[in-house]
Amino acid sequence: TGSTRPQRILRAVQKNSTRGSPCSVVNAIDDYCKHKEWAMNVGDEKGIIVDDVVLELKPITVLELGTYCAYSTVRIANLLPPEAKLITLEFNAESAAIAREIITWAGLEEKIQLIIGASGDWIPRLKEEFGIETFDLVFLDHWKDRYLPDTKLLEKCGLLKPGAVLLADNVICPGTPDYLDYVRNSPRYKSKFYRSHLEYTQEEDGLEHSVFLGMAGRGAE
Ligand SMILES: O=C(NC/C=C/[C@H]1O[C@@H](n2ccc(=O)cc2)[C@H](O)[C@@H]1O)c1cc([N+](=O)[O-])cc(O)c1O
Ligand SMILES: [Mg+2]
Repeated sequence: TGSTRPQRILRAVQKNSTRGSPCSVVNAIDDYCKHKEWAMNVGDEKGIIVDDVVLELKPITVLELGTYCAYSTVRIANLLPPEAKLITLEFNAESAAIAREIITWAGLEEKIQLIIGASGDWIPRLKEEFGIETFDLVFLDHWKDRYLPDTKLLEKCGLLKPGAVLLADNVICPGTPDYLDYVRNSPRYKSKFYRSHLEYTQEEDGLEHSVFLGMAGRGAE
């Protein structure tokens, strides 16, 4: 019974990063996944685009769908204003346990609420159970066939206000065609594509940045 990939990533973090230093945690994971073992983190190349979006938007409430090993969780939370909060949903209990360790190692447990469960079950409960009004930023990086249904669910639950940003990973590889079609053609969104590469590879990939304009689709004229 060998170790799992998330366990090996945690070990690399504990070995090659400094407690309380989110940057060193991010660098340790990138080094491990670049030189030792690929893993589905958003990675350093797309990560710079994520950083720029966060620094520009200065979101106060962030939702991440798909924690995995908390690479993007730590990367994003590290750049948030002091009073900001990030909620991250993880379906797999083993990944969540590793993610929790990495979040704590990075010293970001105050900013991050990790919830174990399915996005479809939890999104309708966030207002009630966590006193969330709306999200300023949603980072989609979970199962690719859930991006579209979860976006529609966020709309239906009134969790997006005009100006909210959806930032979606992997819109080219593995690809999220139904989601892309929706955000690029719906009057409810102003969408743009940030071309990049699949983490730690030369494969084409990119992030879709979609600004919610409101349900009437009028939003900012
Ligand atoms: O498949 C990919 N991501 C799926 C991620 C899924 C993660 O989201 C969680 N979740 C959390 C909540 C849910 O409701 C459902 C799942 C799952 O438990 C898992 O931890 C992927 C694949 C490649 N790739 O090159 O093949 C590259 C990437 O960057 C990727 O993100
Ligand atoms: Mg991804």
